[in-house]
Amino acid sequence: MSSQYKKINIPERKNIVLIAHDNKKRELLEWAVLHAKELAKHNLYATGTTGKLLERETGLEVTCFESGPLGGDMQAGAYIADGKLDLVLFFWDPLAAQPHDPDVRALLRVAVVWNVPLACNQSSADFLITSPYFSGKYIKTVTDFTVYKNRKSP
Ligand SMILES: O=C(CO)COP(=O)(O)O
Repeated sequence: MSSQYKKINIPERKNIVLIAHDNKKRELLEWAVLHAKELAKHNLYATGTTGKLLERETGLEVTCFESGPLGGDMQAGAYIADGKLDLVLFFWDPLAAQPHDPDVRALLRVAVVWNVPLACNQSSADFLITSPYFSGKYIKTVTDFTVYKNRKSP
């Protein structure tokens, strides 16, 4: 691959954020309970309410951001921009309007910018968690934004 890209080493123990909108929380919680043993091998983050429920139902330790509508999605997005999150599990609700829809879209967008694995529903989460990369090392390719950052501004 050309020098427009660079490699980032993702370690075995990953920083994972879990988020679910209200109508999807039960689905994410049941999924997390089922996969608690695997999730325990990683550092877990979550938006406020999702995180509290995850801790209660799985017994796993979770670092909680603010609740989503209060800025939690943006905090997760900032972590991604800083290279502090390796994987996003975000069960968002396609059938309910969210007051913080711009934040949700920003989070999804920045995850794509940094080529962060992103599961937005349970079957995608199943595919990710059963991948050898989930608990193994992975070398990620991201766009090298040096050219963009050094561009001449008009
Ligand atoms: O709204 C959310 C994500 O957009 C989730 O936030 P909570 O986990 O605080 O409910």
